[in-house]
Amino acid sequence: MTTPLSALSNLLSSGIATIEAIYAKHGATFPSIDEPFRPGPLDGDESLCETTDLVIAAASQLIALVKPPPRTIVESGLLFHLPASLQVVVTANLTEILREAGPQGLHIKDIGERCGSDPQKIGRILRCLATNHIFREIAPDVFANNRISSALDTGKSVAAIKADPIAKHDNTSGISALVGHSTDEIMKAGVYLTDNLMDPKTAASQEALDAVFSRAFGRVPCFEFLEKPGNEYRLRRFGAAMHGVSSAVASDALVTSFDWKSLQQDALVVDVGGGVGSWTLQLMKAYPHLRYVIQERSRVIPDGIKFWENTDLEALKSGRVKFKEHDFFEPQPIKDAAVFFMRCIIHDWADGYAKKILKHLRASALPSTKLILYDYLVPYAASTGGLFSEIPGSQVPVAPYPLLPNLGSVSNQIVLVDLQMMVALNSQERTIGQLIDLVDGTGWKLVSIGRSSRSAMCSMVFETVAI
Ligand SMILES: C[S@@+](CC[C@H](N)C(=O)[O-])C[C@H]1O[C@@H](n2cnc3c(N)ncnc32)[C@H](O)[C@@H]1O
Repeated sequence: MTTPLSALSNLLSSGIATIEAIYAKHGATFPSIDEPFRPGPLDGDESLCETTDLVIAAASQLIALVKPPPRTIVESGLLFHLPASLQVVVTANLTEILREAGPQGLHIKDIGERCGSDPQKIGRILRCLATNHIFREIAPDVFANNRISSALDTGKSVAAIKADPIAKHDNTSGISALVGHSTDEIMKAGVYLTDNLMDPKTAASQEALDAVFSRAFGRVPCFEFLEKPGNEYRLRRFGAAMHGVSSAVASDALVTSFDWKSLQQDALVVDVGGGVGSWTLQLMKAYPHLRYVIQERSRVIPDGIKFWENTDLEALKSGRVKFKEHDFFEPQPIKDAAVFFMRCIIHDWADGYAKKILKHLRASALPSTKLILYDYLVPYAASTGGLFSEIPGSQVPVAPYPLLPNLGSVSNQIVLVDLQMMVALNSQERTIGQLIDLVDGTGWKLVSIGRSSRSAMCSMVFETVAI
């Protein structure tokens, strides 16, 4: 039998050959890590995405296999310096400073001067990152952006950022905002994870007020903290980060996993807790024959109206898209919805609260009403052995030997966001088993799951059952 080492090596070589063949077929070359990041025409290629995942899984498993375990575990314990360094990068505008310096890079004494910090210390931070393939040290003490660091670029000039720092992340990809949010308030809270889990008063709590976040920031839930005077920059950055996540995540699992076309002309889709409506916009573009109501808290609605005025004013004017104030912990006023849709809502709430939201929707549902949740579905690191196979879409392709069933680090984004939710809100992303347990007794039944290799998010479709 092939050893794990050579099986991983085979996966790598066949995967790399496939990737190069796909690029060659399109007359393109694989992007250099030294060039700035730009979305490419092949980014959405299904077969490229699938092969890339296998290569990532094989490469990281190979490292886990060959690296001496004491080195792996000791380095893992030190890895918090990476996000701490990234926070410096984002706060000191280092990506933008190096973009303005151009491909010849900048010496640390100039970087220090331009960002207003100590050149030697900034240099050590950049070297740590360059050693991890984020930035390049192109000559001793001279750094430049590379493909990975440039993904943090807001695209704005340093002068413009300094002139209006609070607006730094407005109208950007949101990646820098997301990294800023994760490495600032969430990382600062995350160091209290053990304290929270080992304290009997907080260990099993489902309250946002008892989340790890509260321990760090003085018994205040994350969202309330962000809305406090003095946190205006953080709040605006959080908004930009969430919008960025929406635009970065491929929406095809949402758009294709349910037969939206089968809904009658003018059928009503309710985007519950829809934010400014960025996901309704995706649906609206694909299915303009439907009507949409975005339900939100009152303070979000003016931003939502501004968003639609800039993106699809006609939809607002014609009434095809409407905003309605609604608290999803109160009874649902809309009784004729074809679909209740929620993206990234249920993951904000621990089971007790999530069940309340689901029950209110069920109480106002017609027998034909569908509930669609668009969220991460946490893949088990173990094989499910055919469990849940009666639900279409529940089975993921079997990972080739000797890869982990969830392809290991390919699933990092999901398991890390799951912990992010625990730290911030005492909430969670869910496995299929946890999702089935969650809806038990709410009057909803999971009937199918839509996936796409281009996005880690899934579309989970529920139908009504007798309560
Ligand atoms: C993570 S965001 C998701 C927004 C949107 N669904 C999206 O995917 O872009 C959670 C949203 O829930 C809204 N929200 C929080 N509590 C709410 C409540 N009790 N009733 C209605 N909306 C609420 C927030 O205002 C926020 O816009």
